[in-house]
Amino acid sequence: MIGVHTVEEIRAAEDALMARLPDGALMQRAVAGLVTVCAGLLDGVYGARVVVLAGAGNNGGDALWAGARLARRGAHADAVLLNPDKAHAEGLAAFRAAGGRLVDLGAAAGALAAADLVLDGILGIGGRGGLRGDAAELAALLRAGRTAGAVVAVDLSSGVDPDTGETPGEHVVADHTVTFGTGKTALVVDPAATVAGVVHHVDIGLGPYLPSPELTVLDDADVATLLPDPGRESDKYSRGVVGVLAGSAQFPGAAVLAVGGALHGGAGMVRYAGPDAVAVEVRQRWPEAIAGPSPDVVGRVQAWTVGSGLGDGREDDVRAALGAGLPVLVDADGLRGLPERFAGPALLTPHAGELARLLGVERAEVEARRLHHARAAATRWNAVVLLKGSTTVVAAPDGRVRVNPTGTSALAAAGTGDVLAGLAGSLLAGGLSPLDAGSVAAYAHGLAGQRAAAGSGYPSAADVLAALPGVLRSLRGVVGAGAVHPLTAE
Ligand SMILES: NC(=O)C1=CN([C@@H]2O[C@H](COP(=O)(O)OP(=O)(O)OC[C@H]3O[C@@H](n4cnc5c(N)ncnc54)[C@H](OP(=O)(O)O)[C@@H]3O)[C@@H](O)[C@H]2O)[C@@H](O)CC1
Ligand SMILES: [K+]
Repeated sequence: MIGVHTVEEIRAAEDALMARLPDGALMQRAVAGLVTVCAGLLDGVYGARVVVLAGAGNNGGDALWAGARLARRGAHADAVLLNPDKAHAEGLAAFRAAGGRLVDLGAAAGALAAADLVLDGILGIGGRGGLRGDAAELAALLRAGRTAGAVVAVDLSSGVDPDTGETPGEHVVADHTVTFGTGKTALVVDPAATVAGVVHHVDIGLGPYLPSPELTVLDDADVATLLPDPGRESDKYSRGVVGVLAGSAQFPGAAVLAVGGALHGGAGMVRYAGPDAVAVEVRQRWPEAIAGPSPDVVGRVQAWTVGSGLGDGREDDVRAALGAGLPVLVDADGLRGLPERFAGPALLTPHAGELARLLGVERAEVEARRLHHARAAATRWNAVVLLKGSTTVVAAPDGRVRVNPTGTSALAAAGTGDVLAGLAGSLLAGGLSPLDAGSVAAYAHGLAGQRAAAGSGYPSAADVLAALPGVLRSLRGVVGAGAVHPLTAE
């Protein structure tokens, strides 16, 4: 699991750790990690052309120290100082002593064009708002591809907002980011995450001084641990029965895909509620599904998945499913029938357009501030909100957030959301909390998208669905291979 911390938490941890270390030791740890990554990216350090962009703070200090170390190993290092009077004194002295040259802003474009590697040390966690003045011009040059070299952001891309993942103005677009101590929201939440490139974490010893993180990124082992354990003694009821209220004459495929997602998610049984004509299609594809015309009569379930491809005119059914006092997943058309606030466990799965409609804001506004709006909706409806799209964010009303790391553009295809809804509903029925169900479903769904894309390039929702059982088997295997976990008892 990767934990993400706020600037305030990082500063407090740095202060506590620095009090126990000699002056400058922490920066040297950061620089050592930074230099290792840079050296690995270069085709030999000796003779490589490195350009350091250094702002006035410690971020610029990191970059100058790294430039100095690379220069000592034979690199041609140039530095552009954004604020020469306030440049990091020790870093600058080390850079010059190592043979590094200062380049004025007028010559910066030429140096960037010839660079093999550009170190972006303009701003780190002390940055607020987009880049201004000369810094903005340099970032624009990089963004326009005016260097052939790899752009390596120090700690984070200069100009992005560390704590929100927003890009309020001009910013650096990096190929790699070398980040120190812990994760930052800007490295995992879009739009900023996209401009981080490949993220390399450098441990500088902050761990013991950091609080438990509110925002996390799960990995395979976390997901394997969270997946419901079918267990030897389980029967179809103990594995959970999920009700699926989805699909319509216009969108029968949504019902087929949601029921498929639910069956693959480990539910012992799926009860489908919908019109006969759709139920026939569902049962042709999934003979094991039970079908009935409405939530009231289809039989007992442990959780409901409501809304995918439902169309209009099913408001009574939506009310019945949402009012049953069971855990619910609400997707797509179901989102138009939300209660004032949820009293029980609820997971909402809007995309940006749907969330924009719910909150009465523009879609672009949601895209620009994904974390903010997901959190706002979670608080407003007292529900976990899984905001789909680039870097899916799962926000709980208690403030916890999980950001999904497995997303892929391969999932941008009609019907993949229906599969996700069925899968997450199935996990709810299996006993997972909405936060766990949403984040585990997003993770497995993303992996299924990647696996399907590896097979067919542009996978359909049916391809993603077909990849799910293999993905879930592999994930369970992650724990099976370990020593101590209940799943290994199977
Ligand atoms: N603490 C430690 O031991 C360690 C810290 N480490 C490193 O330190 C970094 C944090 O350093 P930091 O706190 O000095 O802040 P930093 O990000 O360099 O920027 C501050 C400067 O930027 C300026 N500025 C602000 N916004 C701006 C804008 N939009 N456009 C233009 N300028 C803007 C602001 O000027 P001001 O607005 O105040 O006049 C100020 O001069 C951290 O990310 C990591 O890399 C590591 O070495 C590990 C050990
Ligand atoms: K930076």
